[in-house]
Amino acid sequence: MPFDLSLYLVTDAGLCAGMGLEKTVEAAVQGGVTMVQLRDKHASDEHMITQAKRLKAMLAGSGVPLIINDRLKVALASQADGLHVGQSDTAVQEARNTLGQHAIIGLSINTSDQLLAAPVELLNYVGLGPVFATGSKQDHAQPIGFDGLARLASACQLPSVAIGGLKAEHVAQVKAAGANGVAVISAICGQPDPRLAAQAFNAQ
Ligand SMILES: Cc1ncc(COP(=O)(O)OP(=O)(O)O)c(N)n1
Ligand SMILES: Cc1nc(C(=O)O)sc1CCOP(=O)(O)O
Ligand SMILES: [Mg+2]
Repeated sequence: MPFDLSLYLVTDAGLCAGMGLEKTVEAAVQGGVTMVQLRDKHASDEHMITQAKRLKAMLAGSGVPLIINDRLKVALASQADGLHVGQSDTAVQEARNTLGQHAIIGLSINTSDQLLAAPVELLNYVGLGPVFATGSKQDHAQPIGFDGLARLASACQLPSVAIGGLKAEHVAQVKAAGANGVAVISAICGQPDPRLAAQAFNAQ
């Protein structure tokens, strides 16, 4: 499936609890979100598979891919469009072997060494960050700022998306640094109107 990293929504079950996950994602897509990642650190695999299947049905025909965070089993069982893994998650090779050549596979990168070691031939994109400190990820790595983002993005042969503490007002600096888009949790999840929150990014 073709993909567009411009505005990548990463979900958070807690922050979406008020409006509900599906309604939040639906509104955000109406507002211009181009990728969705289902991320839930606490749910069982079974619950996540159910959620992923619902989101996949909702996104059908929209051109917005559904990516699963961390859990290869959930990505496979839900026939999601891809998987996002971090440095300590399932190996990219195993993810590619399991999900096949058409899956969209992303890897988190925080340092130049990680970028050098990344199996680019097996990947579709990289997530670069955190740009800023954020309360949305426990024990996140050292923030890289826009300078670090520019260094990594310019050294990167793959499409890249910036993540970590980003708001609509940062879109221009992210693009100037050379990343293809922004990935956000709290700037959309838990906002009173996720559609308007997403639109704010596209208005930049
Ligand atoms: C687009 C994107 N980039 C980076 C991450 C972070 O992945 P990871 O380092 O595995 O951390 P967790 O999200 O699993 O806590 C991401 N999820 N998405
Ligand atoms: C899930 C995640 N990964 C990061 C990384 O640096 O790899 S930062 C992050 C949290 C992003 O949430 P918010 O947009 O609310 O800051
Ligand atoms: Mg992870």
